[in-house]
Amino acid sequence: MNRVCIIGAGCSGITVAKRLKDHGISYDQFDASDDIGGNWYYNNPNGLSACYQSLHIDTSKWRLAFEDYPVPADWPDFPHHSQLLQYFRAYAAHFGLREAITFNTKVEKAKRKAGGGWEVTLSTGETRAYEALVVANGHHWAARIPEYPGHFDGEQLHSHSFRSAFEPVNCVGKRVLVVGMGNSAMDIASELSQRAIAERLYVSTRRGVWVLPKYYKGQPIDKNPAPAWMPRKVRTALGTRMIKGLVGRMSDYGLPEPEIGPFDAHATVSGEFLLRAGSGDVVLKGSIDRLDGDCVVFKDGSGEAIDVIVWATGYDIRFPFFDDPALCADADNRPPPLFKRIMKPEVPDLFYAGLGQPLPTLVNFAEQQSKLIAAYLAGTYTPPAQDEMHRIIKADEAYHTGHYYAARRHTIQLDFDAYVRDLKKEIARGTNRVKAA
Ligand SMILES: NC(=O)C1=CN([C@@H]2O[C@H](COP(=O)(O)OP(=O)(O)OC[C@H]3O[C@@H](n4cnc5c(N)ncnc54)[C@H](OP(=O)(O)O)[C@@H]3O)[C@@H](O)[C@H]2O)C=CC1
Repeated sequence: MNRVCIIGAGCSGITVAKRLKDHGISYDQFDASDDIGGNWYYNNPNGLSACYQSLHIDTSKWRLAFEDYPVPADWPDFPHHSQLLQYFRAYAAHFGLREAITFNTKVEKAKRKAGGGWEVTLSTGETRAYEALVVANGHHWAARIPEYPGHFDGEQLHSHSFRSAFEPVNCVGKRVLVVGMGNSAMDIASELSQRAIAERLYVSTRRGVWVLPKYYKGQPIDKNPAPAWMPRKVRTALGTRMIKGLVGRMSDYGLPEPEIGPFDAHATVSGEFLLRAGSGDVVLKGSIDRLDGDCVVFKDGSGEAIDVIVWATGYDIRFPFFDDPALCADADNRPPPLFKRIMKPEVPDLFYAGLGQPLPTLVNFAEQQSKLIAAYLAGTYTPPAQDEMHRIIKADEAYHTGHYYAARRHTIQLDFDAYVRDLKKEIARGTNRVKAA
């Protein structure tokens, strides 16, 4: 019997699998889909991918490679989703990961046994036992749509199911309202606001948002970050000055002026949106008050006739295979407190992988975490005592999320470079704990 069960074969699941394989730790991996890729598998038959046809990742190619598998040299700075998918599949092929993945198989239930270890029930009806469980099921698939009083007679969809200006809803000649100002909203509003598409494109936001550029002096803005050793205050001050110098005031483009600094929210990045707004092709609206047939009424009392609403309002974090609420996100979308965003102190055989919004990069986040997971399972790393883990979790969370405004979308923010620097130190400490024991 294999020791470990990995749930998910997206970019987080496959890199954890690779590290376990390197350490000779036996595992099974399950994915509900028919292939590797998770969120980056466009039109994933498991229905969980949020990719739209035009999607290019916001992180530049300089920041998103796995450590031991370079991205193709001929990639553009901001690769298309199809290139990322190809890269993940090539990674899995190169390291021989495919054979251990059971596709078209969902983990329906994962139940911790009284004395430790896991009982995993599959969609095939089979139940298997494992020593440890790695959860890599992603967190951009459970679409969240806010509720407003009234009813809407037009068509509406969440950004998760948006594919293009024509699919699943033909937006040509329509009055479209995009709700939200995160990165989904930026991409979708920029695309639909082209004169050949929507008759009128509105964006509703409940706050002013900084829209950051993708380039600085011809280079992707994330390519040369300030070093991780530099105090956060200094990095933020330098970055803020640069951003304000580059984009000016948001009101210059007809957008509401943010009440916060550019780094006090998850970064909204777009090379197109400000131009679309400045060109008058995007009309900014405030918060929605109510829906009224073919009209959306806003808090300022204005109303607009709308044909299509695109709710780009984000996602809930879900672990549908757990019954135990202590292992799931709470009502405010906060996952359980996790040591290094990986381990719940009271549950030593459970590992969450890729559960973060690491800035500026996402792809190699779980790769970094896999080092701790594999070392722990191989017996060369041990974490500190439970109360110490709780103390560190509090301090870490204050560091990584404390400066963001309170919102459901900010519960898993992470300063990637600082995190990696700290994780390396923790793995070294845990290695010494084992040696000293
Ligand atoms: N090209 C790329 O690489 C892309 C990357 N992404 C990433 O995917 C993740 C998800 O992004 P996204 O889908 O944009 O979701 P986000 O959660 O990042 O953004 C949701 C937006 O909807 C707003 N919102 C939420 N609830 C309401 C409400 N009740 N009324 C009004 N507004 C509301 C939020 O505002 P508020 O802040 O007030 O809560 C926010 O502006 C992010 O990590 C993002 O960076 C997404 C798309 C493209």
